[in-house]
Amino acid sequence: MTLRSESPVGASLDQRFAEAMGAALGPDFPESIALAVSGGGDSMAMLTLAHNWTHVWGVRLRVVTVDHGLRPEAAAEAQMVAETCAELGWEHQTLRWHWDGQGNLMDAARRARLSLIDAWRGDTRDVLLAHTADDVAESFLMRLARGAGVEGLSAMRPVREVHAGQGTPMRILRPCLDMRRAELRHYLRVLQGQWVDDPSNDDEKYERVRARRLVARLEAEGTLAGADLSGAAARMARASEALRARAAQVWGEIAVAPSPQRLGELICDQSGFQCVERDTQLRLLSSALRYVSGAEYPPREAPLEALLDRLLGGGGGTLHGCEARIERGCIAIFREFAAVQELRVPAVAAALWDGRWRLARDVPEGLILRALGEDGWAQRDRAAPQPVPFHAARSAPALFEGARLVGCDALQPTGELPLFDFCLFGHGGQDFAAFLRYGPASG
Ligand SMILES: Nc1ncnc2c1ncn2[C@@H]1O[C@H](COP(=O)(O)OP(=O)(O)OP(=O)(O)O)[C@@H](O)[C@H]1O
Repeated sequence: MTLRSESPVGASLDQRFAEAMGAALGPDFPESIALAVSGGGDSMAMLTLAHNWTHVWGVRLRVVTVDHGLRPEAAAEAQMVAETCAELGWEHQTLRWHWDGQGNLMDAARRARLSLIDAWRGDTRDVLLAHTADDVAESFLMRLARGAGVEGLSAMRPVREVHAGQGTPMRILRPCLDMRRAELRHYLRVLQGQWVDDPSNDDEKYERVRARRLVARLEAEGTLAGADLSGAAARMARASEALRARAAQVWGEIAVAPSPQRLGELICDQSGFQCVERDTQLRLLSSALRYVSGAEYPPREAPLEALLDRLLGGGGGTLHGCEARIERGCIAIFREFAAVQELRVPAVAAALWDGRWRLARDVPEGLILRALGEDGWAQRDRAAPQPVPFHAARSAPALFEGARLVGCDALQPTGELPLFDFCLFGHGGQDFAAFLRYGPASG
């Protein structure tokens, strides 16, 4: 069954959707793509658009709904999506999540959604989300209110690769990014499609809802067109990309190659860094902090500027779970001890510590993985040369049997087999070019 709309709006949305998919996928269409559909208007419209599009391209749709277990109606909404999929002839799966009460609920729900979908998708690489131009405009206003810079104000990207697990990376596609929410609702109405309005979309306790109302008011007054904000965000994304390219070039010139004992840190030439224009310095510092901490988001602008000023003045400081300081003519950025001090992981095969260090060797049972710390440092072989200074070594991963230090790469002589691999699942590749490729916060 193909759902047809004679409405000019609907027709042009089908065309825009096909163009967005063509641009994202290139010439090689996959056998299947996944769609994250909540049952809300945006994602139900995306489902309909994708359904119509597959009739031309023969791609199989796999639809997933996450029931966060937060609202009693969520099960019925997932059922509505399942029924629509059954009518259209597509596979549908509901995944369930239970909040452990940790962290910010909205943020935890979004992260959980992505990791559940990643675990569910199997060999399907591409996952479609129904973010719209309105979402971009709202995010722009919210970030502006927080004093974000070029990176933070950048629009979400239509294609983003996510290294969330150990399998093939998932690709998030956002084919509705240039569509307005009202257009999508109109499209569904014309086609008599179903959707449910989540009551939290009207709850002003959420910043996004307040931003949405503000955009609507400014649009109604004629002060602003919502598209202007998403256009500005798109221009910021282009500026950010130019800055990234410049930062990558500069990094290639000033980076100091890491010794095997200092993997996971970033070190560059201080005088080379000082000669670079400030925007590039900020971009380099921001990307470096994300690389070293593994943080999903870049640091905020104001503390970033303050840290840069301290570094340029010859001092250092901590930010975003990292410490930056001057070391013999270099700037070193390494993990802040306080950020990893409490992390303890049983040293089983391939155990992951701090989301980035993976145990690379088989070790006897009963050992614990944790930061070297002051007590571990005190157990080093004092006669051996110390390749890593104490301030950086103490946050490095180490193996302990009770209180006894068993091994730590930061204390190993060069040439010895490392105990740990440095991996950046989640947030980029393993080389400096990849860390510079980190996208904007919204990406
Ligand atoms: N519970 C969910 N299950 C599956 N996918 C979801 C879920 N919640 C959100 N998504 C996906 O993530 C996108 C962005 O999420 P967001 O919460 O911003 O949605 P929204 O603006 O309310 O959109 P919608 O109207 O489709 O719910 C959605 O459009 C949808 O593709």
